Amino acid sequence: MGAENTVLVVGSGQSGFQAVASLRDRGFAGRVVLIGDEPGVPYQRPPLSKAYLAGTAGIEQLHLRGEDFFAEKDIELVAGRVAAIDRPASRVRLEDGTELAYDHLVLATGSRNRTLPVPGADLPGVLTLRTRDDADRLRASLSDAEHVVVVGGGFIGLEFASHAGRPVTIVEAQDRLLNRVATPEISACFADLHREAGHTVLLGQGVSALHGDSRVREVELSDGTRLPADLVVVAVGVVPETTLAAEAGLPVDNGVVVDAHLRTADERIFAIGDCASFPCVQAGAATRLESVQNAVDQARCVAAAITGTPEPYASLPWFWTDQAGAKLQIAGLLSGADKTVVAGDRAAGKFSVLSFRDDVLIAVESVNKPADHIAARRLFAAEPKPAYADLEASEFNLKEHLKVASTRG
Ligand SMILES: Cc1cc2nc3c(=O)[nH]c(=O)nc-3n(C[C@H](O)[C@H](O)[C@H](O)COP(=O)(O)OP(=O)(O)OC[C@H]3O[C@@H](n4cnc5c(N)ncnc54)[C@H](O)[C@@H]3O)c2cc1C
Repeated sequence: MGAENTVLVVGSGQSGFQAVASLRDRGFAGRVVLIGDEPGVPYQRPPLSKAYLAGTAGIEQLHLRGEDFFAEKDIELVAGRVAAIDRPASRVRLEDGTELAYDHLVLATGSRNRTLPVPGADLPGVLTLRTRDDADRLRASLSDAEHVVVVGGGFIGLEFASHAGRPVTIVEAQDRLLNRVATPEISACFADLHREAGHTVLLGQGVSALHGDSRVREVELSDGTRLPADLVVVAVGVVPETTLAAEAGLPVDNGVVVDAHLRTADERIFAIGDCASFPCVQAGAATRLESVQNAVDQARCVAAAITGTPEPYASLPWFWTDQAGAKLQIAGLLSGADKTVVAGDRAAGKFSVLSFRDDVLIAVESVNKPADHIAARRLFAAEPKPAYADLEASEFNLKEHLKVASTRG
């Protein structure tokens, strides 16, 4: 089989796995190689901060497929880290010196956790959560820890707090939780829920140092307060894993820069998932998203392009998180929102926040309202996008509006 028939995928996480599976689903008959630097078969990350952390899901529930799947589909799994891309020769080189030729190369290298740029950040007992190994380490540390401090009130930090099985202190530098990803209404709701669950939530407090001896003992906040801590979980966001692309001379700007078909500046190289910065239809700007939906849909888009049916990437972004006993689901993106409406029963903890830009619905955040989330995704899939006045006429009831819209359509 010639190199013209070879697709190499670098990174065997959510998007890399989906790319190779979708290539076979589409009947791609050439050589398919999935190269990953994490041990074992590809696995999914969401349970790491939820059921797997809580001990209610085992390792098998993490696996995206068993080994049989890869053998049946004739997908080669290569264990190792790609060290360099030789674009003129259309080859990659692994750290162990192995070289592999490609016809198409898919970069699915994901992201890595940001570190805390303060003294003491490397003390034993300061941990982070991205991989299965990280989750195993955290589970083991939780059983001995008396004082647990979570630095960062984003999705991962809050999910960790919710599934740690004990009260923790959450320290967030911004003045609200989920600042980057949710409206203030949702932030306030989850701050209440986490406090009711027994956690201490400190807002508007940076961390200036971590103190300890043979291990971490205290977290010093920006106002000088010192919190006792023998386990510190740093969850302050991620940076895209772009080194390979940058060193190969491909444009990088908060992610590997790709076009509407997820191609880099080199037409034989694509980038997908957490590592890719793509022209996002919904945001109207270059965007990088960190979600399973984005990883899966971008992988499918690239498989379609490689098998000769390219379509520009236009999937609706959606996201979910389980925390503090509640399910939050988000459809659409909040960028540029200039008006919000709360619909449903906020006091009973079952409601949605509808966000508008120029009087057009752009995002729906649903708390314990899965029917609203489904309705929102169906509404976003159709044209025209729902207008404020029309939704007002349906009293902001999304299911009702969907019925009216489908009668009209
Ligand atoms: C704890 C946790 C919980 C999450 N929960 C949710 C959730 O509830 N809902 C949701 O939508 N999203 C969630 N996410 C986000 C989601 O998992 C990611 O957006 C998704 O995994 C991105 O897929 P990816 O393929 O781009 O990257 P990844 O899945 O991170 O895979 C990238 C892989 O590439 C490997 N790699 C990198 N460089 C190289 C190299 N040079 N050579 C070989 N291999 C390399 C990495 O080691 C990694 O295995 C969560 C993430 C985490 C960490």
